[in-house]
Formats: sequence, structure tokens, C-alpha cells
Amino acid sequence: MTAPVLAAPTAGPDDLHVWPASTARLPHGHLSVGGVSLAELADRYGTPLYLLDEDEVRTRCRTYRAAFPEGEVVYAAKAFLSRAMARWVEEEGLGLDVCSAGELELAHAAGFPPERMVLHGNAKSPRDIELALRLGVGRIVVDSPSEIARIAALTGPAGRQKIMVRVVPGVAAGGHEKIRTGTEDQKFGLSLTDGSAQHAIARVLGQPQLEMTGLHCHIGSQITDIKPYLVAVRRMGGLMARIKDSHGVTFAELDLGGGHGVAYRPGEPALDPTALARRLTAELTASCGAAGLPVPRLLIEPGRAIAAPAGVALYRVLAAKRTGPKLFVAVDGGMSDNPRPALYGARYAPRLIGRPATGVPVTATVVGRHCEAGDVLANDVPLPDDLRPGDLLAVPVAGAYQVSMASAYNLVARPPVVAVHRGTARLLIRRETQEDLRRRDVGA
Ligand SMILES: Cc1ncc(COP(=O)(O)O)c(C=O)c1O
Ligand SMILES: N[C@@H](CCCC[NH3+])C(=O)O
Repeated sequence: MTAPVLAAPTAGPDDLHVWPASTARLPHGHLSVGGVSLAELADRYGTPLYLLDEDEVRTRCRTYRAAFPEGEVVYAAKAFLSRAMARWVEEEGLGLDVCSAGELELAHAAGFPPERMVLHGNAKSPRDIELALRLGVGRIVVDSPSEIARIAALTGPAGRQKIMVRVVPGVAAGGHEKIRTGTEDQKFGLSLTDGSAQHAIARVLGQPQLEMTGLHCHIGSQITDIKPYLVAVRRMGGLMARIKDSHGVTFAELDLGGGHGVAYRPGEPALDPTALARRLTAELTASCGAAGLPVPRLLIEPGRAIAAPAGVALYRVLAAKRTGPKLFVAVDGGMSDNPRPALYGARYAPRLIGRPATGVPVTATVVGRHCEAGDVLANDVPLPDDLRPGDLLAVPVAGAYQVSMASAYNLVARPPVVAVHRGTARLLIRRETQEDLRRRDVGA
């Protein structure tokens, strides 16, 4: 299905710099992304609606590959996955981080080569491991000692499965306490300080069916400062040196996970992959040089930084009212399609589209339609005071951890995802239907 391009843009994207690069202003308050009018997309596919700009995804993949020419860039599918997304990422030469049989199967169905996948997870099910081994997933990242024997047994004497071990480097970083994974008070990885990482590594090294290619760490998400990554590199370097001393083994790879932060609102910082690559490489070279270690090949696993800025969410206003001092603007989505504000206090910058903003700018709170006071999409944001039912709101930087974390709370169907690309639009994921939801209810 395609949607035509509207008229030529009238002005450049000035305050639109957290929007996809293809965003353009059209007459009468309209906007286009990927050459397609957002208002027209809303009419065609309904709202709430998520769109993804294919060129923005591909450009971001290319920027990462150019930043890490010697390394391997592995897209974290948990940020957003569809068959088209898997194909774009594959065509751009990235690997894929999957953390469930579901992600693995979908990517496999899309033709993503299993050998370029990395399987993660703090609680891998027997099926996750069996499927990964049967399909020939490139690397499995061990997060718990109990996985090791299972992976070795299922690999069988003839095979040799590549393994990494996830280590907690003791680094506090991340945009919110719930997305910090570099310290020992959270569930992921194995401790450096109590020796459980060293113990797991020794067990992996003792299994002839397993080939330990290197260490892994992932310190958190929405990180905008390079320094915590440099501390993590030094700690990983220290551990690699101790493993060399105790086991006489050096590793060919080091996976530093993802977590690279993006700007959700104009003026916010973002992590620059090129600067990150330069500093990481320098730090790794220095750490390894000092310890007499060969410099391992770097793997990194960006999810948000590839997908988030390529996505836009579209909502229609259902109600607008003043309650005390506050202007509440209620839209037809909410925490079921975007739980991030409720979970992490995430902030967004919605804007009115589809008509000129004639009203006086006021501070408004955009809320969803769910039966939950915490169902807020954007707190205290500037919007015109004359918003009315039927108006369209667009929220940029919506491509990661929204559709992939969506629920059907209140039996509100999950929204569709449409790809826009150089003047055309096509449906990637259809809207969930009430029939889909009813069909699961099989007890009378
Ligand atoms: C192991 C691992 N790698 C990569 C990522 C991707 O993180 P982000 O989307 O913040 O880049 C995650 C999620 O935080 C993760 O758990
Ligand atoms: N889901 C989180 C990030 C966690 C990343 C997955 N390990 C977010 O939306 O910010």
C-alpha cells in the first residue's frame, strides 16, 4: 500500500532536530516524514499509529558501521523488531541481539542469518537454548552458571558453540535506576567481586564443546556520557589479564553491549557513536597494551540509538479539559503503547500537526485513555490552548521500546507500524483487532 507525497516542503526542519532527517514542514501546519504526510497516514491507517523512517534506520546503521569499521555492530532487537526491520539491519551488515525464542524465530523467518545473531537473557528457557543451537546462533552469552551445562549438553560432542560470559563491571550508568545494569544490585550478569564471573568462565573453558570467545558487559541504557564505558573497558581489561594469568587464555572478542542514549527533546544530549568508538578503541588499546594482552575485536549492541529516532507516534485527541490548574489533553493511545513515562518518567515533546497552531501556547499534560492515573504520555509540555477532539498529536523519537513493550491493557488493541520511505508508506505490523484479543479467551 502506498501513500502519495504532499506538496513540496515550505521550510527547513529547525526545531525538528530530534525528528528523522527526512522530516519536512508542509503548508497549514502539516508535516511529512519520509516524504509522506503524517495527517494523511493517520487518515489512511487510523490512530494511534507508529511510523518508522526506513532511511533513518539505515543511516544510523551505516553511521555505526563507519564508526566501528574493525568491530561488529549488533542491533538489539528488543528495541523494535519486525521482519522488515530485521531485513534492513541485515542488509546494512549488522548482527542481531535476540533474547527469546520469539525474537529468534521472527528474525530467522525474515531471513536473518543465525550465525550473525547473539542470544542473550538472564533466564533462558530450554526452548530458547534448543532453538538457538538447532538454528546455529553465532554466540550465546552466558548470564548464569546453570546455563553452561545445558548448552554444552545440547551442543553435543561434535559441535562447538561460541560463548561469551556476561560480567557485571560495577559501573553505575543509565538514564533511570530501572535501566542500570552495571552494578551488582540488579539481576543481569555475573559478579566480578565475589568471583562468580571467574568461576563461570573457568567452567566454560572446561567444556570442550564450548569455545569462549570473550567477555560481555552491558552497563545500562539511555547513557549519554562516554566515561562509564571507559571504566567498564578498564575493568574488562583487568579481568582479561587475570584470566590470562590463571588459565593462560586470551580472548578474541569483547562485547560492550549497548545503552547509547538519544535526545528525546530538543536540546537534550545524545551519545555520538563516532566519538564513543574513538575513545573506546584508545582505552582498550591502552588497557590491553599495559597488560600484555592482544587487543580483542569490539562488539557493540545499540538498540535505542538505531530505532528510537526513526520512529514517530501519532495520536488523535479524544478530549481536552482543565482540571484545576492543569490542561489535560487525552489521546487515543497511552501507557499500553508507550509505558516508558510510567516506568521511567521518560519525557517527550509532542506537537500538534495537521492544522496551524492558532491557540495560545500553554503548559499541558498529554494523557492516555487507560484507567490509571499514571497513564501520562507527556507531562508539562507546551501545546496550544485550543486543542480539541480530532486534533492530531505527533510524538518523535518513538521507534524504540514502545511498540516492542506495548500491552493490550484495558483490552485496547496494539497499534500498527507503517514504514515510510521516499514518498511511500507500507504497513509492517497491522493493528491488533478486538477479534485477536477475544480469540485468546478460550474458557467459557
Ligand atoms: C544485553 C543488551 N544489549 C543491548 C541492549 C540495548 O540497549 P540500548 O537499546 O539501550 O542500546 C540491551 C538493553 O538494554 C541489553 O540488555
Ligand atoms: N526498555 C528500556 C530500556 C531497557 C533496555 C533493555 N535492556 C527503555 O525503554 O528505556
